[in-house]
Amino acid sequence: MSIQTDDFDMSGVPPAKRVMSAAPASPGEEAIERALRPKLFDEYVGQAKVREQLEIFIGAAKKRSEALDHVLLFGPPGLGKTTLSHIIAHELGVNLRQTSGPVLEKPKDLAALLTNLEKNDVLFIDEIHRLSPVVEEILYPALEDYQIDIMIGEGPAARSIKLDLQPFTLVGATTRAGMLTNPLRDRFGIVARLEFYTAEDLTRIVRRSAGLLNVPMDEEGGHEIARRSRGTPRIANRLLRRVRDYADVKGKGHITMDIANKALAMLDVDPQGFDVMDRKLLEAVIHRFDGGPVGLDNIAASIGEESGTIEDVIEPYLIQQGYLQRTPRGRIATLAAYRHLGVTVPANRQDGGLDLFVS
Ligand SMILES: Nc1ncnc2c1ncn2[C@@H]1O[C@H](COP(=O)(O)OP(=O)(O)OP(=O)(O)O)[C@@H](O)[C@H]1O
Ligand SMILES: [Mg+2]
Repeated sequence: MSIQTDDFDMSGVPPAKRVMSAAPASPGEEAIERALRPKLFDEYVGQAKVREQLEIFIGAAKKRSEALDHVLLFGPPGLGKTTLSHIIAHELGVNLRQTSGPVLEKPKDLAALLTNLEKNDVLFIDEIHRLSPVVEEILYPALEDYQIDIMIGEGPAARSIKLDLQPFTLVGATTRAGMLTNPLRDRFGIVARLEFYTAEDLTRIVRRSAGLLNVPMDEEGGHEIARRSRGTPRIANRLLRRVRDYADVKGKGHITMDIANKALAMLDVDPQGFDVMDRKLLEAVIHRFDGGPVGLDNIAASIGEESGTIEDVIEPYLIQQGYLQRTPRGRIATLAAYRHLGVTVPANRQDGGLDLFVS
C-alpha cells in the first residue's frame, strides 16, 4: 500500500492572524501536523460516533472487497477531517489521492485523477464546496456509475465518449455543509459531522503529541493546554509548541501547570480558552449592539473580520459553549458572555429576557 499525495498549492494560505486560528499557520506547521497526524483508528482520539460508524462500514467494505460508500466529512477547521481521510485509506489498505476544490479548475483536471484511480482507492477532495459547477458536473456520473463523459476534439468534430472507472470512494471535506449543492450532497452515502473535542480527549491528544515531540510535561500542564484549546486538536498541538518554547526559555523545559498558565496568559488565551478575536466579538455584540440580536454582516464590519471567517471559525465554538446564540433575528450574547467579560447584565436581561428573543 502506498499513500500518494498531490502537493497542495500553499500560495493562497493566509498567514495566521492569531495563535488560536484554527487554520494551519504556514507550510512549516503543515509539516509538523503531518508528523503528529494519527494514521490508524487505534491512535485516533475522540469522535466516538463517527469513528464507530466508519469502522463498521470500512470493515464491511473490506469483507466484500468493495469500494466504501462515498463519505462527506464536515465540521469547523482543525477537527480532523484530513486526518480521517488518511485513516480511511489506511484502514481500507488502498491508495489515497488528495486534491482540493479550488485546485480542480477544469473537468480534465478531475478526469485525470479519476482515470488513474485503482480499484477501491480513496479520492480525497478537500474544500469540496469550492468545486466549480463544470467540474462538479462530471463528478456525478463518476460517483453514481463509476463512469465519466469526456469531450474529444473541438468544434463540429467534437464528440463525447464514456469512460469506465474503477470503483472508488470519494471522501469530501468541508467546513460548510450548507454550501454544497443538493445533487452533490445526495450522492454521499455516509455523512459524518465532526464535533468539538472534550477537554479529556484533548488532554490525551496533547499527551500523545508531547510524547512524539519529546517534550517533558506533567499531567496538569497538559490538561491546562487542552482545556484552553477551543475544543480543537490543531490548536492544542499549536499551543503545546508555544508553551514548550516558553518552558525552554523561562523554565527548565518541563511543562507544568504553572508554566502553561503563564505561557497561555502571555499568548492572550484566557482561562475559558477564548482569544482576542473571541472576546472582540462578544464585546462588540454586548457594547455596540446592546447584546443583540445583531446580523452577521454588522458584526463583521464592526470587528473588521470577514463574515465567512466568523461563521466558520470564530462563532461555532462560542455557540457550542453557550456564549452566543444564533437566532433568525441575529446573534445574541448570552448571560454567560456578560459574566465572562465582567459586564453588568442589563435589567431587561436579568429575568430570563433572553428567551423572548429565541424562537
Ligand atoms: N482525533 C484526533 N486525534 C489526534 N490528533 C488529531 C485528531 N484530529 C486531528 N488531530 C490533529 O490535529 C491536526 C489538524 O487536523 P486535520 O488537519 O485533520 O484537520 P482538518 O479538519 O482537516 O482541518 P481543515 O478544515 O483546516 O482542513 C492534525 O495534525 C492532527 O495531528
Ligand atoms: Mg484539512
